[in-house]
Amino acid sequence: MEKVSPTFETILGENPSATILIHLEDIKQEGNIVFPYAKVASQPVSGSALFWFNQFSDGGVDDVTKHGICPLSFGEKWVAKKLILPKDSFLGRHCTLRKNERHQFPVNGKYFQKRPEDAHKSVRKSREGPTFPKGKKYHKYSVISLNGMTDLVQLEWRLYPRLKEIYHTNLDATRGTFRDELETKNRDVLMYFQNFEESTKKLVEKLEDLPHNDVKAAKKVSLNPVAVYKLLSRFHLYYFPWILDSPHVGNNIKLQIVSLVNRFYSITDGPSEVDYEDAMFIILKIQFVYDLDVKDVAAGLIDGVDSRISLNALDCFLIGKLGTSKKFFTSGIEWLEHSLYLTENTSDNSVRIEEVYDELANAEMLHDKELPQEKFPKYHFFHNPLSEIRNRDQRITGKSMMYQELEANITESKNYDNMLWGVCRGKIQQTNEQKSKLFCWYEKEIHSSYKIGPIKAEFLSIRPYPDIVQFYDVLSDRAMEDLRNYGQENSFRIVMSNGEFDPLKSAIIGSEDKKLAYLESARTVGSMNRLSKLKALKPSSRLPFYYYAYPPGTARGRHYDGEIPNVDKYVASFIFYISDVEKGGETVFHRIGLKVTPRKGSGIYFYNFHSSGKINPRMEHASCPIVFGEKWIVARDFFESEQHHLQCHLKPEGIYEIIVNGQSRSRYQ
Ligand SMILES: O=C(O)CCC(=O)C(=O)O
Ligand SMILES: [Fe+2]
Repeated sequence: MEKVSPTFETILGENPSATILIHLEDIKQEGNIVFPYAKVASQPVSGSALFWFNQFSDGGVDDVTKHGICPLSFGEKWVAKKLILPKDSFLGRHCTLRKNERHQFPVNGKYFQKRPEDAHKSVRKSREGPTFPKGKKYHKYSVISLNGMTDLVQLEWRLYPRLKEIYHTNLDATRGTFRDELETKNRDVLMYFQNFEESTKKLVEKLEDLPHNDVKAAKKVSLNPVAVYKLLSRFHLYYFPWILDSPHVGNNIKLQIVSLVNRFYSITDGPSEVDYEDAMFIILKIQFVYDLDVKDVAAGLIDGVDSRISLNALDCFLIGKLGTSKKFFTSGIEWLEHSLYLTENTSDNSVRIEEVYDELANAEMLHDKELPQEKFPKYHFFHNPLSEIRNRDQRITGKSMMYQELEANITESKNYDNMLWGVCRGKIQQTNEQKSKLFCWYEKEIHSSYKIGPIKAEFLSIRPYPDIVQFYDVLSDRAMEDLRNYGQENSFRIVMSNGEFDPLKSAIIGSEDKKLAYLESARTVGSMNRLSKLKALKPSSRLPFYYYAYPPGTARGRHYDGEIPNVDKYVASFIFYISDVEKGGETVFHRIGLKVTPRKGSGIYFYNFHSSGKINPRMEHASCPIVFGEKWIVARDFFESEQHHLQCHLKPEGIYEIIVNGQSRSRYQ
């Protein structure tokens, strides 16, 4: 008999609802029927039968039913098979099933309860519901929408006390074994309460009196990446299964919960599966980029700031599993190991130990299989196959390697991502000598519409000529509020991703200012022009004015503002910070070791090119991930082709220099 690779059951091109297979022969060792996705095999025992459903309740094919037969070295194997087609409609329970639900087997007439701790597995990837929106729209409760998480926090604050009331009222009205049964059926509701309370008690004053009408309080929670992850995980682990598994016949608590939730919330508003993954990846990304100990992050300490929420073994397990599934082995395995640590050494039993062991073993195997042959594989990988080194201390992650390599020769290093993270982490800085040359002054020749009088300016880098300046307090609070409101009303999602899971090349959101726009911008641009002391630097009418809002965990990868292929060049850039950031989110010019703290009301200005048209490599920049809080910027670039007047003052290889009160500083130094 030929070896058969696993396939789905089909008959005349149709996919049967269920299969009954009877073994007509005893065969030892060989000829097993194997379901590799379900990880089960059945040995042919004469007279025994197998029964399985091939489809979900909505007719979709269940991947887990792919199967095949192991080859026989000699002899024959006989089976009898009955395929049940959808038209046979033998499924009496059909009317009680929701879309995409897996059929269950009754045992002696009873259906098994799902283990609450397995709830994380019950929401399938292809479940009905929102898919991750691409392009210009995002759904209401997207993890990187501007207000989505704040709204979701408020929604949960409204739901929680009502859910508690439903639970206790129903339980108090029930007696004896009925009460026990009700309690057992709703263990997950109790776990939900515990999860919510644990992750909320330190964020609000009183759990009994949640400030659900206080947008500011909810916003604060939504700017905490751990709170956001926990919030999304509760929707994923509890609310979604409750809604999708409905109706809960005979279970008054769930019936009332689902009816209440459906009144306030529609599952199509998100958060989607991708949002949930984003929320996990955000934590992993912050931990990786800032080189934090998983143990600290899980205990609620993020780069010296208290997140006020701890992560349990299941959280660490899921974050680690996501990381390794995206081939981010170094951090992923760290998270899995911490999950194992919690499971083994504490009373935390939120995930089963065998499951963690399995996942770790899988991840290590996959790592070794995928490990590139290069001498210094990228930061996703350890340097050596893990099967060779069991001792964690000897694994040497990309992180530790990076400092060895960079310390060897910072200026010559071509590993710019490493350099960038080194600057975000504060491990790489300008030298003391470079810093000692920096200075600040008051720009006097300014007649900005926003501010009259001298403006404080500071060079952030002088090497050998001044190339980045920060102007302080150039926008009034009122102007910034208007800009933020405008950005907010007109925002859409921009995903800046190259499809890889590079931690610094992923999403931010933003908006493009088109019209109003220009009025607001014109004044700001006017102020930029004066500030740059090139009074005639012309803002382009062809270019929009960009707003970017970065929620926690988002970042911007390395780039030059410079070129739009075949069109033009942005000779200079102005970035205004229109919010402070609680933690993280600095603008980094990694090649010169510079990290700029976003200060509300200030702006930075720099030229991207030399006058010869060559890009100035020192001006490559990025944004570190936001850790806590939110970062808002308004950016504006200037087209080179519209600045003819500049050309005649410059030699072909000249530099565009930022001058101080009308005078060149490099000439006088
Ligand atoms: O957000 C930042 O700090 C940098 C933004 C930036 O580089 C840009 O808008 O081009
Ligand atoms: Fe930029």
